[in-house]
Amino acid sequence: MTAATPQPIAISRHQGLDAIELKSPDGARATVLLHGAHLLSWVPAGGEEQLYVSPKTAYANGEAIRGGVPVIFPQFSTRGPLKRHGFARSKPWQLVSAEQGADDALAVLRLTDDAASRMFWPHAFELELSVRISGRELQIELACENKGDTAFDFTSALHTYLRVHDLDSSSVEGLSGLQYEDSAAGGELKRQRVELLLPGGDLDRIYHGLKQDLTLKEQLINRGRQLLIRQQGFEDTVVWNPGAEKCAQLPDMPADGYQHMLCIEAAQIRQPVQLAPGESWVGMQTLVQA
Ligand SMILES: O=P(O)(O)OC[C@H]1O[C@@H](O)[C@H](O)[C@@H](O)[C@@H]1O
Repeated sequence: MTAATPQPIAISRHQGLDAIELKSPDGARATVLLHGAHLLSWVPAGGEEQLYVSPKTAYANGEAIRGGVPVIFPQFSTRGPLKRHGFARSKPWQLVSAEQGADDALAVLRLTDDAASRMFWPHAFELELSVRISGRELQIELACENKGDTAFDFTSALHTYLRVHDLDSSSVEGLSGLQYEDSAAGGELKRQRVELLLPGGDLDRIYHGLKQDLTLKEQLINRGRQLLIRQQGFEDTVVWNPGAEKCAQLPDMPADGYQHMLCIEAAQIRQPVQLAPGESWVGMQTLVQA
């Protein structure tokens, strides 16, 4: 067998659920659950954990996980008749493939409609989530194909919970000049005037038309941290942190959990994706530890 032959990765168990433990030859690691195609952990080569997962989250079929990267489909938030953030994040997905390559590791998972999904959302669809890690980079790709004979539309997000050591020493660069919908202020439309977003308090914004990569920066006592965030296919970016008061009301978050996370979500919300029969859509979020 040559070094270039991809090595299959078997399903293991994590928190009582089926999981894929990705490891690339350079030492990068990630854990993906079949439940929700949920990316739970990403450790870049030579780095530390980049995702936040609440120590109080449930790990159970039918329930959403608080942290990691929930896949939001076919409805973002309460913008439609379905339960909040749709059903994809709380359903079991199928494993298509998982393997370690010569310089990366890749898992592909699939969700298709079934009798239960058609009761709420009467459409034939195929969703595929691909998670690829290599060195200091993570790529998450979500693809949707209309497998039916009528058109449908959907909203979606990769609801990435980034881990921060301390929210108060974090900032986000790259949003300057963009218009955003301030969901924490009843959906009022505003414009980002300042260069750096200093997340603090109750923050729930949908930015539109990102023009450059974002950088999450953290000034720690003895070093700085930078994480580059790129999106393709998705036209919106959600920045969310519940702040102290709302966090205290979330039963699956510790009271101080908001200080250790910031969601930066690659999303498609304002303009739902419309797919005619046979059409496909692809969106991607890439994270690179600088
Ligand atoms: O508690 P949930 O359903 O996981 O949602 C968390 C948050 O998700 C964000 O994407 C929304 O903008 C917030 O409004 C919402 O509160």
